Amino acid sequence: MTHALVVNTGSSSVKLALCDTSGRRLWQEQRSWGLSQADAGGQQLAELLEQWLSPLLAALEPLPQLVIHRIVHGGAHFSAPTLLSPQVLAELENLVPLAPLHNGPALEAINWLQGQLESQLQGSAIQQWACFDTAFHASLSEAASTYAIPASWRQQGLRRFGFHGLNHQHVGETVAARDPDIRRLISCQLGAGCSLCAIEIDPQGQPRSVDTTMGFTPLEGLVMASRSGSVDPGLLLHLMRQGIGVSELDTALNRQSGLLGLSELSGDMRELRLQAGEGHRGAQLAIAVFRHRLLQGIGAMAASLGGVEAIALSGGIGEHDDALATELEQALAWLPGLRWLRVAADEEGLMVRLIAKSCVTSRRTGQRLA
Ligand SMILES: Nc1ncnc2c1ncn2[C@@H]1O[C@H](COP(=O)(O)OP(=O)(O)O)[C@@H](O)[C@H]1O
Ligand SMILES: CC(=O)OP(=O)(O)O
Ligand SMILES: [Mg+2]
Repeated sequence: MTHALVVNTGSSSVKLALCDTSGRRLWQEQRSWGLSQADAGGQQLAELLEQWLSPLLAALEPLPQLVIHRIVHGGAHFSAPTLLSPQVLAELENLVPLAPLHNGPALEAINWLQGQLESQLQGSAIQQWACFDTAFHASLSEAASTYAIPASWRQQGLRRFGFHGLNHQHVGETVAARDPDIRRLISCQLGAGCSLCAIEIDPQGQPRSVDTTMGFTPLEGLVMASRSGSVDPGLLLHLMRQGIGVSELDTALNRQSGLLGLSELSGDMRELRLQAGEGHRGAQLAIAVFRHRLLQGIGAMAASLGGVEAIALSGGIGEHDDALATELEQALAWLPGLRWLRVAADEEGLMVRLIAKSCVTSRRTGQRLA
């Protein structure tokens, strides 16, 4: 493997990077889409890929034969980087309803790229790989991954998976390299989707997920751009008794809630900060609920770790919202000796390193890679 095209299809942005085997970026670009485009008429992914990626690919010399995709939900089967085959793609198709803002668009990008690259690289083998957001959380204990629901449901595989694992792992590795004394870390991934991860770092600097706020789907936990985060299941029962349909419920909780639903204005924290400053009640409420839930979650993660030495902020809000960082530091001043760090999200770099490691392992076991 010399270099790889990395595709990160998030709920509000698509990030592309051309990386070498160490994960170093040779080139990168990103575009907003989906949720963030909802007010502007909702650009479809197919249209974005056609307008943006087609000319980019045409200009790349040589064209990469290795493409790595971030897949948010790997379900119970996929906990290691996986070469995409028709059989794997069929299995991933079944997971689309469990991550409706992510898995479907990622599969669309995979199919689109397969077609494009095959026509441009006639006869050459193209490999597309998937790395999973769920994989890092495979280390969750039984207590942390189990819902208190009937045995027959648990036997069907209804459990907590956790997401954003690629970035939480990257944050854990980065913090371990920066400060080898940190053993207990809370990683705050605050972008369009938001989640926390309680991370233990071993003496060799390896991070391990101990707890996390997302669960069976990326809807549980914190308030997000357009996702509700956790709500009382009794509230959903109440709505169902009133006759709400599945797809209406899905749309409301995934696309019309969170910062957007609270503010009735926007799911973008930049806009909300601006409008809250001008006295917009909805924007003020959205920020207050977001912050309240975040503090609650940080408390829960600290309890799962039995103490915490550092909190790392990552993702668009985590990296750039200075007001939030200040508010959190003030609100958690009672936690002694806490270190605050900001870590730039880098799912793409981590994915390349994971695949490079897989290449070495596969060569040992006789499999050939690009
Ligand atoms: N300067 C900023 N202040 C506050 N929020 C910001 C700032 N810059 C970006 N954001 C927030 O980050 C969000 C996007 O985060 P990002 O991590 O890039 O998204 P994704 O989850 O799609 O990867 C935006 O919706 C916006 O709310
Ligand atoms: C899992 C998830 O919510 O991802 P993103 O923040 O990229 O939407
Ligand atoms: Mg992201």
